[in-house]
Amino acid sequence: MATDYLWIEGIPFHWTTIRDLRSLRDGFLVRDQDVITLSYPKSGTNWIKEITNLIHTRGDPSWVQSVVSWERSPWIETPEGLELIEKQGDPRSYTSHLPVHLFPTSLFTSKAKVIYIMRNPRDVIVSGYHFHKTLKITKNPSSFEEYFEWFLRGNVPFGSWFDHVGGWLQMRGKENFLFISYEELHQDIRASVEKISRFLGTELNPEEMDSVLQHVTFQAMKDNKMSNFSLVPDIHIDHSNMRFMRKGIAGDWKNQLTVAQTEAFDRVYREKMAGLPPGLFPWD
Ligand SMILES: Nc1ncnc2c1ncn2[C@@H]1O[C@H](COP(=O)(O)O)[C@@H](OP(=O)(O)O)[C@H]1O
Ligand SMILES: CCc1ccc(OS(=O)(=O)O)cc1
Repeated sequence: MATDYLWIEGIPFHWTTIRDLRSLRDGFLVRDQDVITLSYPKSGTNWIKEITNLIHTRGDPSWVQSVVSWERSPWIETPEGLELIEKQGDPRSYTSHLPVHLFPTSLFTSKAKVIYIMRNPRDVIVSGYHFHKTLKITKNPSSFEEYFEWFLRGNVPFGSWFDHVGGWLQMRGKENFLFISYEELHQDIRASVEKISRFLGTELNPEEMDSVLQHVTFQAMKDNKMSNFSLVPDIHIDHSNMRFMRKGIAGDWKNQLTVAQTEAFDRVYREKMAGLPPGLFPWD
């Protein structure tokens, strides 16, 4: 198991992260045709990747069933991911958990399409705890209580949820950014896929739409070894202890957080999110 994070500019990262994030930020050229999935970890990133990949193939599942998800939409912040992105033809598809101030600055003058997925941070904590305790590429929490404290202090991979979401939300209103929530996907997956495909400029016919919907259910992704993380190399994850497609529900935090933790979380949440307008999040 790894013993500590890789710290860059005061933010903890997995040790698979590119050491020189500043060169990535200043040197990587985002193209207008790029489709980028952005998120804070455990927010439904892989769900969005599956949806955008299936929209790209107009519902044909052969790509998502034959290529692992991290090669279909690689992580820009890992050396292996970056290498794959640089070999992709247009339109490129990639993913990132980077906070806004570390993302390649060329994005902000490009027309690249960005989908930022958000999730109730209480559920992000629970999902993150179960995932991060199995990761060999980061510091592992010894208990939920410990992970909860780390999360509130931003001492988890990719830093503070509050800074990440607050930072990227500054881009709201830009026509090449779509902000969507895990809860919205749950509430109405058909309307969500329609919204995403419209945003990407791909009109799907009813059969294509039905096929996308069929392959992005929790069960379909859980059964797809290209999407369920079972093929992540053993050096990254303790597979004996890991279920990436764990529960896939909204509101699991109610089964895990104590009353005291809920109150402590709410105090920090109110303080950190005070500057944002009401009504932005479905969980409020
Ligand atoms: N098709 C789907 N439907 C519902 N939840 C999904 C999903 N695909 C992935 N997830 C959930 O998204 C979370 C992982 O997020 P990310 O992709 O950002 O790492 C996990 O949450 P849980 O741990 O709560 O089950 C996982 O189960
Ligand atoms: C592909 C290996 C992988 C991907 C994502 C991981 O974690 S996180 O989403 O960045 O928290 C870990 C391993």
